[in-house]
Amino acid sequence: MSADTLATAQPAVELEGITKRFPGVVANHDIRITVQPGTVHAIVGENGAGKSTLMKILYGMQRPDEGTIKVNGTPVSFRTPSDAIEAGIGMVHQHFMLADNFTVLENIVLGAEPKRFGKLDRAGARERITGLAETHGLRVDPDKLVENLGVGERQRVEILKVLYRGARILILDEPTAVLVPQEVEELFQNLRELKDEGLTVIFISHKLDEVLGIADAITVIRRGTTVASVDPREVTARQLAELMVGSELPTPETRESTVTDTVALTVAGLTMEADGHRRVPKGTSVSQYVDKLRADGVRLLLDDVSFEIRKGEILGIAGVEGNGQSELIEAIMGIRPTHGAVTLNGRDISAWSTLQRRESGIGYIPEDRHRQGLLLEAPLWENRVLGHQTRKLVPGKADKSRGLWVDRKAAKADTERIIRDYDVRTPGVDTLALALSGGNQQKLIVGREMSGEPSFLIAAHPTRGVDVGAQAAIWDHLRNARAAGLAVLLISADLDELIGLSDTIHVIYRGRLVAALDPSDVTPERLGGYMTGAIAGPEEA
Ligand SMILES: Nc1ncnc2c1ncn2[C@@H]1O[C@H](COP(=O)(O)OP(=O)(O)OP(=O)(O)O)[C@@H](O)[C@H]1O
Repeated sequence: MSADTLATAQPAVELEGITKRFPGVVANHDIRITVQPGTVHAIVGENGAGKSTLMKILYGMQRPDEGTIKVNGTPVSFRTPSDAIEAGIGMVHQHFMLADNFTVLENIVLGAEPKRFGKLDRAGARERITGLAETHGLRVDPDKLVENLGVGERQRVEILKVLYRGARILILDEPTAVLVPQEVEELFQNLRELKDEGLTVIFISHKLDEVLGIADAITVIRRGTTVASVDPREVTARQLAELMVGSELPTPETRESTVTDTVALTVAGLTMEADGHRRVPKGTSVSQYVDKLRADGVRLLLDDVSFEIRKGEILGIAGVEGNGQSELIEAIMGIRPTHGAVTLNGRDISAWSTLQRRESGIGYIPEDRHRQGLLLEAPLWENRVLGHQTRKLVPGKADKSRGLWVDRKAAKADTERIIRDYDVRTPGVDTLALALSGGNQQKLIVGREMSGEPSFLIAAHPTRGVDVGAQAAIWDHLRNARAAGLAVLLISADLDELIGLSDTIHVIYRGRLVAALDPSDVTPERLGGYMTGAIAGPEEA
């Protein structure tokens, strides 16, 4: 802890009686939290408990209706994030906000450029960045392009960016959601060094084991209000979860294989060039062509990916983000052209449009719920049907409506069913999607994609951002659907989820499947080894 924080010995942040209302919802009610300087303070709670709202208030993105905020003992009233930054508060968002085609240095100084004679003072900036990186043990190369960085490195750039602006209090929103175990360990080491320097870290997480491993203090929020402040040395993950939920959690069921002999999906030789799709010359087979691409050193985003998924099987794909997972989904959904073939229930669908593929019974939980999953400005019931007009609205009864002729009544009724079955916390079906908390948006999408009896489901990070209770519920839904014959391609950054749900796990590394592993005897550390290339494939289960 630094001399100045010791001298004042004031709490870094005090929130007293914070209340924030939205139409139909009290997001925060009389919240009280005291964060000591030089500590890591975790905020945990169910989806929709009010964590993000509270952090937005502390970062000046939203104004509380009631209550006071003190920073280092001084009452503050932030109108914008700039006010919060001025007071020494920085926020690292879950979705990184870096410009890909700029260097690390440029990204860090963007918006806070040191100028010399009207020009960017690169030397000055470099010196400060290197100094900050060294003091806090944050490994980065200032001259690398951000597009060439891994996820962990990008996160370090984000942290440096807020430190560069003078932050002494850092807010981190689910920082470990996208990291592999080795990266989580490195982040935690960075956080320890930050607090040794007297900085204060406030972080939101749904991963309770991690919270217990790193936090000095934990505040539990339930239904908008603070229900407990606990010492991590005195609780277990289960007790913490029960404090969040307010009741006892069910014990998870044991695994039983439901894999059948019937193949639902086959992908064969999927290959995608990084610099744009080319036509295979006449008289050349795809495999000859791909061999030539390799020989010519063309970078491949997907490199000869083949597998099959049978009815009743969940096939998991492990990989650090950016190793071809998105491209694999795009290839299967027909969003982006590829070489190779996709066969669904015995029919070659390689030449089909995305819409045709969806209509033929593919469910798709997308990676990015904002860009691909929801119309934020539309009410929940419209989100149930838009783009899914051909899905059955009432179980067992096909909905023949198309385009404009949406059966509103059926849509609303089915949305109500999803809200019930998936415990979506919302005032009702007419609420706009943007008013739902992140985790509740996710539950709605999962519910929608599982409706209408798909035969094959692509589930990309199906429980990202959802709390432990909702996660267990989504896992149950997936297991039940699998038992009823659903074939699932599961892509997840959560290794416990992959290991817990999958019947087989493939690791994807630089566009290639490098290992096929049996989830019943693989550890997260070993998976992490293949994912980062530390252990070389190929290895068969
Ligand atoms: N802009 C908004 N308009 C209306 N309601 C909102 C708005 N933002 C949040 N809410 C509501 O406030 C409540 C708290 O949401 P918040 O996003 O703070 O929860 P959270 O604890 O961060 O959840 P999650 O873990 O799912 O991200 C929710 O019921 C949500 O629907």
